[in-house]
Amino acid sequence: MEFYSLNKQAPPVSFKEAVIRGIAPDRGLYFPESITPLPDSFFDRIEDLSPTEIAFNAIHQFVSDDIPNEALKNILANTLDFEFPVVEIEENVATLELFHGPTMAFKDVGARFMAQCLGYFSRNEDTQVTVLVATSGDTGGAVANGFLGVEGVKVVILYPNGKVSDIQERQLTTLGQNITALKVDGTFDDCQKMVKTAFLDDGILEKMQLTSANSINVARWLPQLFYFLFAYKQAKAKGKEIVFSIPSGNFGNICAGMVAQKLGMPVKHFVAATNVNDTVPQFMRTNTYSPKPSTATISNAMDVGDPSNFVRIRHLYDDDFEKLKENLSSYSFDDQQTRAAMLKIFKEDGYVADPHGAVGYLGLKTYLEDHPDTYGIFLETAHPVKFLDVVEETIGEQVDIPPQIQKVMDREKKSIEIKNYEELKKYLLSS
Ligand SMILES: N[C@@H](CCOP(=O)(O)O)C(=O)O
Repeated sequence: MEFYSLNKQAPPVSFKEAVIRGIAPDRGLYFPESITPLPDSFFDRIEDLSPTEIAFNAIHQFVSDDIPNEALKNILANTLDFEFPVVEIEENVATLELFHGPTMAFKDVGARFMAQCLGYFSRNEDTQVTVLVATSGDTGGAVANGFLGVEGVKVVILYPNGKVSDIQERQLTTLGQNITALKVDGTFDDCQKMVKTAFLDDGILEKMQLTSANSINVARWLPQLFYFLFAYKQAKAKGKEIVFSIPSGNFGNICAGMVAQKLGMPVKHFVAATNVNDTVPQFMRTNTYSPKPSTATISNAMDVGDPSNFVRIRHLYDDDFEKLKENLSSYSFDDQQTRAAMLKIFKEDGYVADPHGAVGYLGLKTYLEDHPDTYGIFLETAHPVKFLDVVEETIGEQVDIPPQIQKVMDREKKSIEIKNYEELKKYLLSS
């Protein structure tokens, strides 16, 4: 399997090279040359398969022979050693909980998978890889955790000062070892732009091997399709058509769900639910893609004004917007609506949703108004404890702190402040 650049100005590469490069030399995102549907028998007997078996069947065609089958199965077993339950909270409304991993966010899946792939590729080599990553909240912690102590890999995380939650900041600034956090005077989009600029900077590239652990990297992006299959396995017995509502920021998660659909998973429709950073809902209304500076919200991991992966979604639909609209609806909600939804879900359903999950819930309910005969699943992308102040203040109850989070509460936060790209470059070249 080869991966080509969506900018079409760079040569195709293997899975291994796409993972090591992160982004193509022409600044395009890598995309698989083909997506071959899995046989019907896979979906007919999916309930008999373990998470590792499901994931292996799904990812094998993309990894090809770059990682031998047994090693790939080991990587998958280590990646997926926690639960992905679908919890029904109302009739025909369920949530897929993606927060049972070490950093309590969906990013754990992609980060752990990618860290192990990179570890495998660099196992016999002396060269050092620098993983550069931008975060609006959850990616940073998951990448720090997934890559901690991986031989030959140094991780540099850029995050926007004052725009991530306290627990998110602790998760990405307290681990030390091969992980460094850079606190950026700006927004997530500024961080993402700096990362992408570094990938084109010959002055940096001639000194170090850089890669990205954002969902622009295929090894971070593609494994996110696994849990859509796990959800399908659990909801299949309902005998209804399934709609997924995905709280969306950088749009890698929903795009991975669409790859699962291309693999043959039956899905009636996708909903991309955003906060007021509504570049995609606006695009769906106007057919015009106008990125804008991001606005800070209580669902901060989705504070993205120029989502990297939307280009992959457009490509999946050959830029045919009418075809895309048949499969995707997109709605945006402000903080007031988000808080009202959190309170309603708590009072009426007895369920504590985090702000991102609440946005997903709102998107789902909007779609279900006109499509009541479907089974709706919204993704709970992170545990409510990661947004402790907002959640406790909104529902008026205390949230217990799980052991994974307790671990980082007393550690000292350490980060380096940077203001612009020049300071990032200076740091990279001096470290
Ligand atoms: N929501 C993200 C932003 C980066 O997204 P990614 O999936 O491309 O890493 C975050 O929490 O950092």
